[in-house]
Amino acid sequence: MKQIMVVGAGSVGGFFGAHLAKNNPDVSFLLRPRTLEAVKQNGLTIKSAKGNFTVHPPAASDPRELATPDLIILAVKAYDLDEVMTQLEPVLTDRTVILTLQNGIDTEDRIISRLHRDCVVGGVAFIYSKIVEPGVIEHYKRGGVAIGELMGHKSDRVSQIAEVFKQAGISCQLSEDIRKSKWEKMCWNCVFNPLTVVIDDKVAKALDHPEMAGVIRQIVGEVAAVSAAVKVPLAPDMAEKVVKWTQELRDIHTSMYDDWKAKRPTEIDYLNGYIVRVGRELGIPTPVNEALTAMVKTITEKELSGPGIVRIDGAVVQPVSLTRTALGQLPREQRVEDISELMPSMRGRAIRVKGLLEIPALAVDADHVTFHSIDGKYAATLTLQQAQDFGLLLYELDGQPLPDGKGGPYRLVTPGLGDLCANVKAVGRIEVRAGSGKDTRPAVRPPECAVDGKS
Ligand SMILES: NC(=O)C1=CN([C@@H]2O[C@H](COP(=O)(O)OP(=O)(O)OC[C@H]3O[C@@H](n4cnc5c(N)ncnc54)[C@H](OP(=O)(O)O)[C@@H]3O)[C@@H](O)[C@H]2O)C=CC1
Ligand SMILES: CC(C)(CO)C(=O)C(=O)O
Repeated sequence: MKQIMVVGAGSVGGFFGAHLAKNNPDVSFLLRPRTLEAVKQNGLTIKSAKGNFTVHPPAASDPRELATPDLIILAVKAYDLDEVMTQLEPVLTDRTVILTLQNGIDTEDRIISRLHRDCVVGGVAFIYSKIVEPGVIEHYKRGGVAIGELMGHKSDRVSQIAEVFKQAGISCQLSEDIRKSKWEKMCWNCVFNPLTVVIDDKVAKALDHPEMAGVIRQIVGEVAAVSAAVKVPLAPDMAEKVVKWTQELRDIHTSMYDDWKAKRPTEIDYLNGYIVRVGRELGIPTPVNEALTAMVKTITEKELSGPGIVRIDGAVVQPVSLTRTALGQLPREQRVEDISELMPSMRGRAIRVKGLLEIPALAVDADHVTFHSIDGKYAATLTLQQAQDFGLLLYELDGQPLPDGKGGPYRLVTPGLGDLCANVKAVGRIEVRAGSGKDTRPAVRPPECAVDGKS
């Protein structure tokens, strides 16, 4: 195990990797360009109550530029695994060993099913740390690992890895049942990672509320039921154990909370989401984990934006963003199946603006609505009454999105208003206003704007 490649210098890889690299020139880092640049310039710094230090290890964004690794320590998020494995392929040999430090359960099996060989040593990271900026890690709690063969046997490679950690002053337990150790930590992560997001607060707040005790028991109960079904039975008092372990982590948030606040994706699909998926396959109900998965996604996933989205904002209590699918699910009575009945020169399916404006709560003084094109070049402002009485948003033609050439994906049409110039193409934003707004229609309408169909 001479050459060691740490993949990712984030909270976990940065901390353990920097300790390993301190006195070992054979430890290198595979990094993404932003972190690589920072590490090349300023080194990799650990700030900790136990002391600060900086290392300047070899690092690259292409693994072929680094020494061929005997051991790879994978310290990326579970959702980055596939990309990283593709990147690593050119430097993998028959002897490369991969140590996984991810939370969650399936990293090891995902790697084995890609590489089809016994190359993985399982690991659990017991640490709480955070990236404060690329190349700078703050360390708050603990700082050890447990490692072991997935089949539970003793092996030279596990002993060698343990020695590498010990030489670097890092506590490394040899686990005789690393899969069980991972499931035990999974119980903790399935409780507190999502709960810190849902309550937007520290672990202690969830831990201390008397009514949370039952919720914690239910979450752990579901995880343990799935774990037992895949032949990893956990202790019957697993929920009590989880609560006990939490005492020393009372004042922390979790990596999921930190991901949310840093606007990174979360690992929810690999924690509670995984329990839900496997539970479904095995016929085990996991309603609390299912609810947490949905809640965390709803809270953390970025608001929809970009082509295909129409947003209603401005003088509303809460802006809403809608897709074509969402428009199709609005009440049938708001739909006009065939616009040609109202505008013989046009075809397609539309939704009444009146119905759209019933989705957000409008400010009490809202009295105008501005329809903006996606590129911001065109806009028409109607009174709220006109928008409700005449406005239709054309969104589908022959069951497909309205093409760009026809003013899609969303086109305002206003049959009966007597102003074809109001028919803004490629509407991306519907701005509810108190008072009039942007309007690019010619002040004196050309004659061709006058006729717009049946009223
Ligand atoms: N944070 C914690 O305290 C704990 C986390 N864990 C687990 O450890 C695992 C790692 O999490 P954590 O360290 O928190 O995550 P971080 O987000 O802090 O760090 C992950 C790092 O991986 C890097 N990365 C992603 N893709 C690549 C790539 N293709 N090549 C090189 N680097 C890459 C990212 O680089 P960049 O920043 O440049 O994008 C990032 O710095 C997770 O499964 C987590 O659940 C376990 C115990 C505690
Ligand atoms: C429990 C903790 C903080 C560290 O072990 C963790 O695993 C996480 O935040 O995801």
